[in-house]
Amino acid sequence: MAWKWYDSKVIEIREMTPTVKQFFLEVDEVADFDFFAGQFITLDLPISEKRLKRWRSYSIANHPNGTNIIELCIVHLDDGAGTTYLFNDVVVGSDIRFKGPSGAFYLPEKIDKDLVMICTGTGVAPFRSMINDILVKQKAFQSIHLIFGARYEKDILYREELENIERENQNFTYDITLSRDEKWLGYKGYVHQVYMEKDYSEDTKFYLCGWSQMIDEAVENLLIKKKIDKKNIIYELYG
Ligand SMILES: Cc1cc2nc3c(=O)[nH]c(=O)nc-3n(C[C@H](O)[C@H](O)[C@H](O)COP(=O)(O)OP(=O)(O)OC[C@H]3O[C@@H](n4cnc5c(N)ncnc54)[C@H](O)[C@@H]3O)c2cc1C
Repeated sequence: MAWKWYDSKVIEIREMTPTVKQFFLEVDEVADFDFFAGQFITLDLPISEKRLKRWRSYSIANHPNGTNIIELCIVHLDDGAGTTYLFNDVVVGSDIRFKGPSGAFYLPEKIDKDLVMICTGTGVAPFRSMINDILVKQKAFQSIHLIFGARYEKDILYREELENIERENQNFTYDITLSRDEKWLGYKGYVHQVYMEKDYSEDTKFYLCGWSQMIDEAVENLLIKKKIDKKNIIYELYG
């Protein structure tokens, strides 16, 4: 899908956790903003005179649904210029210019392999889009194992929705692992131990999304320790 520049208006902002917000953008002059589930858009924020320094990319967290509404799921970084602008200055009614949809981080039309989706924090956004897209289009899939990592229970994103999906779909497994929550009864630690202890079929596709520390370690583990062919490791690097 070819990208282009669009104008949009923020129509809703929801607090998901103390540091993460959902931003809903309504795209001007478009009835149906189409994209592949997993793609991202790039916002042009008024935070610098220099064009390239103003651009911040965000995965589209909703699935393509025939509307002109885009949902983003964004974590605020204390020292981050873009997210501080989004969290402090953007309100319902603000105008946001963006380009997109962009990126090649999406699933093939026919899903004929087991999928493992590994993410931390807002890295869950493209997977939430992909999973809902599969379910809404009633696409056949073999198995999906979603592994979500965060620090504390309060940081879990889209938990209720994903737990419901797990309850209703026996070939979808959802594991949460928390690195700092002493009281958590599930997996404790980073995402890596979760996929490392599982046995997956030989041609399983591993999709990773998040920041470089997690992605670098996961790619190394999958390639070297788990001997996964590199063509089966696909990732979206946030920075
Ligand atoms: C394709 C793509 C999709 C993205 N999708 C999302 C998304 O859906 N949600 C989202 O919240 N972000 C997403 N990001 C990250 C986003 O583009 C910005 O980098 C992020 O919001 C920080 O912008 P900032 O201007 O606040 O920080 P900046 O002023 O740009 O500085 C941030 C600095 O901190 C580093 N950094 C940023 N985030 C983290 C982190 N969590 N942990 C450790 N270091 C970090 C960056 O590498 C950079 O050095 C995506 C990035 C890409 C490339």
